[in-house]
Amino acid sequence: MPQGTRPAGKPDRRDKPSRPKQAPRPEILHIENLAAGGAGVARLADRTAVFVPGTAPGERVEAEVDRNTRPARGRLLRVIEASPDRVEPACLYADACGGCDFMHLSQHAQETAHAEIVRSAVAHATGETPPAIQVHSAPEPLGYRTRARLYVRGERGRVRIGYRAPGSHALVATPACIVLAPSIAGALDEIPTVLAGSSGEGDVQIARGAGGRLVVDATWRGEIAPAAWAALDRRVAEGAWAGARVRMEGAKTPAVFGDPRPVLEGADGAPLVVAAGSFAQSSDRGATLLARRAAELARAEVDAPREGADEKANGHVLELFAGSGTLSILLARGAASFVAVESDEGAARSARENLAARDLPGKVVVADADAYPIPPRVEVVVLDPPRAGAEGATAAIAASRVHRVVYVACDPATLARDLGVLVRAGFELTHLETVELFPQTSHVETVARLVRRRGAR
Ligand SMILES: C[S@@+](CC[C@H](N)C(=O)[O-])C[C@H]1O[C@@H](n2cnc3c(N)ncnc32)[C@H](O)[C@@H]1O
Repeated sequence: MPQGTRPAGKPDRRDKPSRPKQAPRPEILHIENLAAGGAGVARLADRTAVFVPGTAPGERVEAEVDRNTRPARGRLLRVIEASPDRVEPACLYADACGGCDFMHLSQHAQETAHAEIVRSAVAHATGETPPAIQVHSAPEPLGYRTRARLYVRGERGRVRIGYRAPGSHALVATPACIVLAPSIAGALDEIPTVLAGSSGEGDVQIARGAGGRLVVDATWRGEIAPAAWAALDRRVAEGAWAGARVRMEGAKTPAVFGDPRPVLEGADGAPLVVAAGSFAQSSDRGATLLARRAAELARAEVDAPREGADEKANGHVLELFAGSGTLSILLARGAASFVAVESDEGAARSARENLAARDLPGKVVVADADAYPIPPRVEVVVLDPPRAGAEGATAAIAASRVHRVVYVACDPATLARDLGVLVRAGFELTHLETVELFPQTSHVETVARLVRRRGAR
């Protein structure tokens, strides 16, 4: 058929008149629940769902509703009837910054909302009622972040630091941030001082490195002033910072000062080295809790672990998406054999270093975990994929003879999708736990344990 023609009578989407834009207008809404992503959900008279950030279930609010977006969005104008779960945000910058989108909720309400988001996603995707969710509270609800990504801008010689405003590139300058651990919070003062005179913008990751001192990993678009390079060098040479790495836009290799690798406190209490620029959990104590739960659930006996039981009885363990080994250092300890798979070479190198520092046996393979063939002797797979989930790995597990799976996830939607595949392949979801790794935010970490049903392979 020649381009541009179509069979007579068949409607062409281009013929459809586009719906006229409606000006946003105020509406009184009743918030029913909190959606993944943190916004409260209300329904308009015609049942259209509206997502209103900054609200709580049960509240009556006035919001400016924009029906032109999909889904419709509401901007909170005022709370008419507040939920008893509403609290005064502990941070002055909470509204403008948006990074802590659950700070208006009590800790209990945050935990309940997280668990409900996970429960409903998993129930929907698996078609089954999930087991009761065990909630692990945050070890520290504030001051917990031992690693953070900040946004820095230099204009007319003045350098400001903070976070990106929600859904935009605008800088929300935050001279203080109460979710940062005291050990890294000083970076909010120090980085603008060091970079003074620079122009442009950068994403800057901060963490603790060797000796508990600050490490800074920056990507910069623009110019860094000569005095700023000298100040960076001096900070590291004088030992105030353990290291820094700066990647200028377009440069092939970064400038490196000292040792820019973050050094976290591992789940066994010993230092855990992370490759600069590689994934690291946001809080040491949260990561410890997570690693302990994952290792506990990976054991053959979970509900009735015997005192002094043979750890090697945990069998042959495969860990996928292993990063620098946050979980590996506990998983390898209890395994007859241990293989970890990670695609980031730097992270894999750190994972090897972390295992070797503990005299733990195990192999770390640099490979795509979503295409990794599961060796036939593997009995347990532990996976902790990025937000996109693990479609390939899930399909491989479903087709394997693996007995049990521990799935660690930071995205309830992709977790639920993958659990649905495993349940349909004959696995039973025996444990579902939320770990409060990101208190004050709508983000939640989940750990799920699945066991292959008898006779399902
Ligand atoms: C959520 S992190 C978890 C890392 C580790 N469990 C931890 O707690 O530090 C996911 C990891 O998967 C790695 N990754 C992403 N895609 C991958 C792939 N296709 N194959 C293997 N690893 C991958 C990332 O580099 C990252 O280290």
